[in-house]
Formats: sequence, structure tokens, C-alpha cells
Amino acid sequence: MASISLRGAQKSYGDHQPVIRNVDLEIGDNEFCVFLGPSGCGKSTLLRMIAGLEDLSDGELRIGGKLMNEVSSAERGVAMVFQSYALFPHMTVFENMAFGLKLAKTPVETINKKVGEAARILQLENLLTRYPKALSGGQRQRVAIGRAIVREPGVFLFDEPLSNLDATLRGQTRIEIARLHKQFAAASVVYVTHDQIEAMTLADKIVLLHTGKDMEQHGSIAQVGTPLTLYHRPVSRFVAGFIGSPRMNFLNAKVAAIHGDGVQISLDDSGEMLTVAVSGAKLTVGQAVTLGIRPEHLETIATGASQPQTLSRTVTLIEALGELSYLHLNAAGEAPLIAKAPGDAVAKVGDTLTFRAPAALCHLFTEDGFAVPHLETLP
Ligand SMILES: Nc1ncnc2c1ncn2[C@@H]1O[C@H](COP(=O)(O)OP(=O)(O)OP(=O)(O)O)[C@@H](O)[C@H]1O
Repeated sequence: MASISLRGAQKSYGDHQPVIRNVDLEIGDNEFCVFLGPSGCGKSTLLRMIAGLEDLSDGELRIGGKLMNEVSSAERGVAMVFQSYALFPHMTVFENMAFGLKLAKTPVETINKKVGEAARILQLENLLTRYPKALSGGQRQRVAIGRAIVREPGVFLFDEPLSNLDATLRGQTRIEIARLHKQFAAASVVYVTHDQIEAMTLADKIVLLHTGKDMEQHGSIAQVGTPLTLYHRPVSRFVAGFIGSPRMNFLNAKVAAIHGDGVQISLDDSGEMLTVAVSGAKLTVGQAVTLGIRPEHLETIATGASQPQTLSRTVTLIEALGELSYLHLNAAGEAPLIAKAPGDAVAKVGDTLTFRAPAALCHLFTEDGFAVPHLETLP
């Protein structure tokens, strides 16, 4: 049993505002759970609370159903992999991986068997006699993971394990970690990152933590869900703006009409009318709202006579990435409107283009930052 349960978990340092605020969270037996959020939101602190490297100021932590608040880190059945690898420089790869088992007075044959097996899985067999200084960053990180694996923990804790690796190695190691999780299906994984690609590709469940000016929310959970739930059904403007790159476009608008099949809005900067497939039950005509539309959901269409459900904007800048281009479009406010277009799209600065904004892919947020519920469940 390696489920993790947090109830009313809180962490404060001295008299300061809590850095973790009232966290209720269940992580299942074999679940891969990613803590995601901007720098300083408390991801590492929450992970370290589970590891036993930080006390809870309030609330309860259970692992496998057992209350862990007062249990030492070594006795929690968790193994942690750090961003810095934390290998012993004077020990070989084998000795680093065997260290915890030796401390636990594990018989030598068992140590040899377990380290040999982990080295095979992680493709470290030829490096067992090397010292860390003679390894690449990726190899060091594999040793750190191997050291965790041999302990056969119920819970693996990863704190930004890939952030010291270059882009290619990051991708390879990410796939390695996903594969390992399948092999150790009984163990749960908690993984801290601020990298959305890691979160989206690895997680069964993402826990997105709040940060920002609103100290009432800092360190609390903004949303918990599958990667696609957070992408398609963000519960707030904060979540919508954090998930997705380039981030979702936000445009100020007013409610113009409320229908059974959606809410019609009028954009403040252009007067253009769009329907958003959300429930109007709690809205009133004239109410100020924010439209959210992702760059990849703005679909370029042939310019012509004015068509329903479209926006017409002038291109102010083009970022050509080869496979695709980001078109920056004029909009009132500080941020431009951004549309993703195919790399071979013929557009130039100064062109006025027309984009369809499909009603089901638009989002609406009220002034308090919460999302208006969609009429349809997930696409
Ligand atoms: N020992 C400490 N004393 C006081 N404040 C602390 C301490 N450790 C962390 N904090 C504060 O707690 C908040 C959360 O820090 P934490 O390292 O958990 O954030 P994070 O989301 O992991 O950030 P990053 O992505 O930058 O690593 C930060 O505002 C940090 O300054």
C-alpha cells in the first residue's frame, strides 16, 4: 500500500503567511501525480512534507493509510530523487546505489542482485565501477534513480529531476521515467516540475498550485485533474493561463444575450459578437466577463464578408518556427492576441486575417476569475 493522503495540510515558516495552505489531496496506490505551478508556489515544500524533510504546521499526512506526521523520513517507505542528484563523489556507481541497502544491513547477495537488476533496467551495467565525476548529467541522474529503485519504496518522490539536463536528454529521461513507472506499477510517484510538457506527458493527475499577489490563495490547490481536464476544462483564469503555450488569449467582453445553447458576448475592443458554449444560468446581460481562447483554437479562414463566430485582426508580428508560426495580432490591452498557424501559411505583417473561434473551444471567466461551466463535458 503506497497511497498518500493529505488532510488540511499547512506549512508556515515563523509568523509569515502560510506557504502551503489547507491542502486536501488523495494520491492513489500506483498513481503518477505531478505537482505543477509557477516558481515559489510551494511544490517542493509540499513534496518535502511528504518526504519527511519538512514538518506539517497543521493537518495530517497518511501513507498507506498510516499517520506519518511524527514518523521519521527513513521510516516512511519513500525514496527521493533530487534535481542535484546528491550522489556521494567518493563512491562508485555501485557503491552509491548500494549505500542505503548497506545501511539497512541487507545481505551482500541481495545487494548485488538488486543493484544488478536496477543497473540493467537503467542501462548502467557498464558504469558500475565509475565515480560520479566521470559520468554525464544524464548518467548521474540515472544513478540517483537507481539508488531509489533498489530500496523498493512504496512512494517515489522526484524534485525537478530533469532540470539540469539538456533538451535532448530531458526528453530521453522523461520517457525512461514513464517506462519505469509502468514497471513499478505498485508504487506511487509524486513528481515536482514547472515544465508543462513533463507534467502533461507523465501525469495521471496534475496538482496545480496557486501563486501570485492574492495571499489568500498562495500555496493552495488551484485545480486537481488529468492533464486533459486542466487543458480543456480549467476551473479558473489562473489555471487557463498557466496550462498551454503560448498561453490562452484573454479578451474583455460583456454578456450580450443568454441562450439555451450558449452565451453571446460582445468584445470590448472590437464589438465583435461570439457565442461561447457555456451555461448562462448565473450570468446577466451586460455583465463584464473575459473571453478565453487558445492560440491553437483560432482557425484562419478565408477573408470575406463578415461571418458569424469570427474575429478579424491585423498581423503585427510573425514568429516562424518552421513547423508552425505564431501570429501576433492587434488587440486592446498589453498582450497581443496570438494565433497558431501552420508553418506554410502565407501571411505577412500588416495583413488583416479572419479567424473562427469555435463556441465549444472558447472559455468564459467572470470578474472573480472563475470559469463559467461549459454545457458539454470534455471533448
Ligand atoms: N526555510 C524557509 N523559510 C522561509 N520561507 C521558505 C523556506 N523554504 C521555502 N520558503 C518559501 O516557501 C515558498 C515555496 O517555496 P518552494 O521551494 O516550495 O517553491 P517551489 O514551487 O518549489 O519553487 P521553485 O519552482 O522555484 O523551486 C517560497 O515563497 C519560498 O520563499
